[in-house]
Amino acid sequence: MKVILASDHAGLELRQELVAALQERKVAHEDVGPFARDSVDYPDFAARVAKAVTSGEATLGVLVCGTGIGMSIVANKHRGVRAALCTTEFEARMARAHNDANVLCLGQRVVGAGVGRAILEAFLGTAFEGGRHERRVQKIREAESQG
Ligand SMILES: O=C[C@H](O)[C@H](O)[C@H](O)COP(=O)(O)O
Repeated sequence: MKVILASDHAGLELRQELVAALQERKVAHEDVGPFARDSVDYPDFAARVAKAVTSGEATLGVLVCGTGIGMSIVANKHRGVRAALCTTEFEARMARAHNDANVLCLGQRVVGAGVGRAILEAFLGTAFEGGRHERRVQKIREAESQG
Protein backbone atom coordinates (compact mmCIF):
# COMPACT_ATOMS: atom_id res chain seq x y z
CA MET A 1 0.00 0.00 0.00
CA LYS A 2 1.18 3.51 -0.79
CA VAL A 3 -0.49 6.65 0.52
CA ILE A 4 -0.16 10.02 -1.19
CA LEU A 5 -0.80 13.19 0.82
CA ALA A 6 -1.25 16.85 -0.01
CA SER A 7 -2.80 19.91 1.56
CA ASP A 8 -3.13 23.61 1.02
CA HIS A 9 -1.63 26.23 3.35
CA ALA A 10 -4.57 25.81 5.75
CA GLY A 11 -3.94 22.11 6.15
CA LEU A 12 -0.16 22.06 6.24
CA GLU A 13 0.32 21.33 9.95
CA LEU A 14 -2.22 18.53 10.11
CA ARG A 15 -0.74 17.02 6.96
CA GLN A 16 2.70 17.05 8.58
CA GLU A 17 1.20 15.33 11.62
CA LEU A 18 -0.30 12.64 9.40
CA VAL A 19 2.99 12.18 7.56
CA ALA A 20 4.68 11.66 10.94
CA ALA A 21 2.05 9.06 11.83
CA LEU A 22 2.74 7.18 8.59
CA GLN A 23 6.49 7.33 9.18
CA GLU A 24 6.04 5.94 12.69
CA ARG A 25 3.95 3.07 11.33
CA LYS A 26 6.31 2.50 8.40
CA VAL A 27 3.53 2.94 5.86
CA ALA A 28 4.87 3.74 2.38
CA HIS A 29 3.82 7.26 1.47
CA GLU A 30 4.55 10.29 -0.67
CA ASP A 31 4.06 13.82 0.58
CA VAL A 32 3.51 16.20 -2.32
CA GLY A 33 3.30 19.40 -0.32
CA PRO A 34 3.05 22.28 -0.14
CA PHE A 35 6.18 22.78 1.95
CA ALA A 36 5.87 26.51 2.64
CA ARG A 37 3.14 28.49 4.34
CA ASP A 38 2.39 30.70 1.35
CA SER A 39 -1.24 30.75 0.33
CA VAL A 40 -1.96 28.20 -2.40
CA ASP A 41 -5.07 26.94 -4.20
CA TYR A 42 -6.44 23.62 -2.96
CA PRO A 43 -7.70 22.47 -6.41
CA ASP A 44 -4.09 22.24 -7.62
CA PHE A 45 -3.10 19.87 -4.83
CA ALA A 46 -6.32 17.87 -4.92
CA ALA A 47 -5.75 17.21 -8.61
CA ARG A 48 -2.24 15.89 -7.95
CA VAL A 49 -3.53 13.36 -5.41
CA ALA A 50 -6.60 12.41 -7.45
CA LYS A 51 -4.46 11.65 -10.50
CA ALA A 52 -2.05 9.54 -8.45
CA VAL A 53 -4.90 7.46 -7.05
CA THR A 54 -6.76 6.98 -10.32
CA SER A 55 -3.57 6.09 -12.20
CA GLY A 56 -2.57 3.51 -9.61
CA GLU A 57 0.55 5.45 -8.63
CA ALA A 58 -0.88 5.42 -5.09
CA THR A 59 -3.38 3.16 -3.34
CA LEU A 60 -5.06 5.78 -1.17
CA GLY A 61 -4.94 9.57 -0.95
CA VAL A 62 -5.16 12.03 1.92
CA LEU A 63 -6.08 15.69 1.39
CA VAL A 64 -6.17 18.38 4.05
CA CYS A 65 -7.42 21.94 3.76
CA GLY A 66 -9.07 24.29 6.24
CA THR A 67 -12.39 22.46 6.30
CA GLY A 68 -11.72 19.52 3.99
CA ILE A 69 -14.70 20.65 1.94
CA GLY A 70 -12.86 22.21 -0.98
CA MET A 71 -10.52 19.25 -1.27
CA SER A 72 -13.43 16.80 -1.26
CA ILE A 73 -15.35 18.75 -3.90
CA VAL A 74 -12.38 18.83 -6.25
CA ALA A 75 -11.25 15.26 -5.64
CA ASN A 76 -14.72 13.93 -6.39
CA LYS A 77 -14.69 15.64 -9.80
CA HIS A 78 -12.06 13.11 -10.87
CA ARG A 79 -13.42 9.90 -12.34
CA GLY A 80 -12.60 6.94 -10.14
CA VAL A 81 -12.10 9.01 -6.99
CA ARG A 82 -14.41 8.40 -4.06
CA ALA A 83 -13.34 11.05 -1.60
CA ALA A 84 -14.79 11.11 1.90
CA LEU A 85 -14.70 14.12 4.18
CA CYS A 86 -14.48 12.68 7.69
CA THR A 87 -14.63 14.27 11.11
CA THR A 88 -14.92 11.04 13.13
CA GLU A 89 -13.31 7.61 13.21
CA PHE A 90 -16.75 6.07 12.57
CA GLU A 91 -17.14 8.00 9.33
CA ALA A 92 -13.66 6.93 8.25
CA ARG A 93 -14.41 3.26 8.90
CA MET A 94 -17.73 3.45 7.05
CA ALA A 95 -16.17 5.34 4.16
CA ARG A 96 -13.83 2.41 3.57
CA ALA A 97 -16.13 -0.47 4.54
CA HIS A 98 -19.26 0.67 2.70
CA ASN A 99 -18.15 3.21 0.10
CA ASP A 100 -14.69 1.91 -0.81
CA ALA A 101 -13.50 5.50 -0.46
CA ASN A 102 -10.01 5.94 -1.86
CA VAL A 103 -9.31 9.49 -0.72
CA LEU A 104 -9.66 10.79 2.83
CA CYS A 105 -10.31 14.51 3.27
CA LEU A 106 -9.76 16.31 6.55
CA GLY A 107 -10.16 19.86 7.80
CA GLN A 108 -7.37 21.24 9.94
CA ARG A 109 -9.68 23.99 11.18
CA VAL A 110 -12.20 21.31 12.21
CA VAL A 111 -10.26 18.45 13.79
CA GLY A 112 -7.18 18.50 15.98
CA ALA A 113 -4.02 16.51 15.48
CA GLY A 114 -5.02 13.60 17.71
CA VAL A 115 -8.43 13.16 16.13
CA GLY A 116 -6.90 13.56 12.69
CA ARG A 117 -4.42 10.78 13.39
CA ALA A 118 -7.17 8.51 14.72
CA ILE A 119 -9.30 9.16 11.63
CA LEU A 120 -6.36 8.32 9.36
CA GLU A 121 -5.67 5.09 11.23
CA ALA A 122 -9.33 4.07 11.01
CA PHE A 123 -9.33 4.82 7.28
CA LEU A 124 -6.15 2.87 6.56
CA GLY A 125 -7.10 0.01 8.86
CA THR A 126 -10.50 -0.75 7.35
CA ALA A 127 -11.12 -2.85 4.25
CA PHE A 128 -14.01 -2.55 1.80
CA GLU A 129 -16.68 -5.10 2.75
CA GLY A 130 -17.88 -5.75 -0.77
CA GLY A 131 -21.11 -7.74 -0.99
CA ARG A 132 -24.14 -5.47 -1.26
CA HIS A 133 -21.80 -2.46 -1.18
CA GLU A 134 -20.04 -3.58 -4.35
CA ARG A 135 -23.32 -3.24 -6.26
CA ARG A 136 -23.73 0.31 -4.97
CA VAL A 137 -20.16 1.31 -5.74
CA GLN A 138 -20.67 -0.06 -9.23
CA LYS A 139 -23.66 2.29 -9.57
CA ILE A 140 -21.40 5.17 -8.59
CA ARG A 141 -19.09 4.16 -11.46
CA GLU A 142 -22.07 4.06 -13.81
CA ALA A 143 -23.18 7.51 -12.65
CA GLU A 144 -19.69 8.81 -13.41
CA SER A 145 -19.78 7.46 -16.93
CA GLN A 146 -23.19 9.02 -17.53
CA GLY A 147 -22.18 12.39 -16.11
O1 LIG B 1 -12.49 24.43 1.32
C1 LIG B 1 -11.55 25.24 1.32
C2 LIG B 1 -10.51 25.18 2.34
O2 LIG B 1 -11.04 25.13 3.63
C3 LIG B 1 -9.41 26.23 2.26
O3 LIG B 1 -8.38 25.74 3.04
C4 LIG B 1 -9.80 27.61 2.73
O4 LIG B 1 -10.84 28.14 1.95
C5 LIG B 1 -8.58 28.55 2.71
O5 LIG B 1 -8.97 29.78 3.22
P1 LIG B 1 -7.92 30.96 3.39
O6 LIG B 1 -7.41 31.29 2.03
O7 LIG B 1 -8.73 32.07 3.99
O8 LIG B 1 -6.81 30.48 4.29
